[in-house]
Amino acid sequence: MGFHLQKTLVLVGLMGAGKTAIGTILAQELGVPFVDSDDEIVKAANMSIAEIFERDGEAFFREKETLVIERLLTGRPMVLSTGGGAFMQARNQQMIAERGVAVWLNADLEILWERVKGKTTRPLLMGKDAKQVLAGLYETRNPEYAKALVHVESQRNQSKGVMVERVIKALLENDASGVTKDK
Ligand SMILES: Nc1ncnc2c1ncn2[C@@H]1O[C@H](COP(=O)(O)OP(=O)(O)OP(=O)(O)O)[C@@H](O)[C@H]1O
Ligand SMILES: O=C(O)C1=C[C@@H](O)[C@@H](O)[C@H](O)C1
Ligand SMILES: [Mg+2]
Repeated sequence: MGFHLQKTLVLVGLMGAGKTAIGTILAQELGVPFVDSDDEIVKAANMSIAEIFERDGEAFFREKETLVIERLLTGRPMVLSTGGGAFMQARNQQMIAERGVAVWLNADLEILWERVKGKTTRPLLMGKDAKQVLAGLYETRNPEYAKALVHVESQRNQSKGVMVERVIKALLENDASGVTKDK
């Protein structure tokens, strides 16, 4: 069964929400390319995100992130997974709303923590109080993510495949998503 996308689907949400993991499968199911803005920055800089934060600082990373998202939104429709902080910037939100469709992958704090704890790839969660930091981001960022057009919440013990099916269902149910199923 084929699908048609009018605009790029931009996955937003906190670290561990599944933007990369779900986005990869979603793109395969929809038959469009998948790009992850974090990966694009890493490739261009030839450094890990942790190294970029360490050497050049978060503000530098955010500038690159905006440029990558801007570039990718001008191409043909795809699934674009963003870094967890990308949707916090008004400029990025505006660009995404104008040229793409924002999809918020949400999950409760405990699920997110289970997925990200012990990993060393996310510089914002590298301190001893990582769970408190994540809880703080959960409080401050959720009102911003909630501005996305489409919302899908992860359920505990649900496979990635089922989550992808739920995302597709939510997109098809929302005419403004620009996603349709071929007849
Ligand atoms: N629905 C799901 N069911 C089971 N595991 C999941 C699900 N979604 C994500 N995961 C797992 O959780 C981990 C974190 O997910 P992922 O890296 O996709 O998050 P992210 O939203 O891209 O985070 P970041 O903002 O840091 O890039 C991965 O190991 C992934 O396989
Ligand atoms: O939530 C965030 O601010 C971040 C999430 C990751 O995807 C990376 O973009 C980086 O680690 C920052
Ligand atoms: Mg990711």
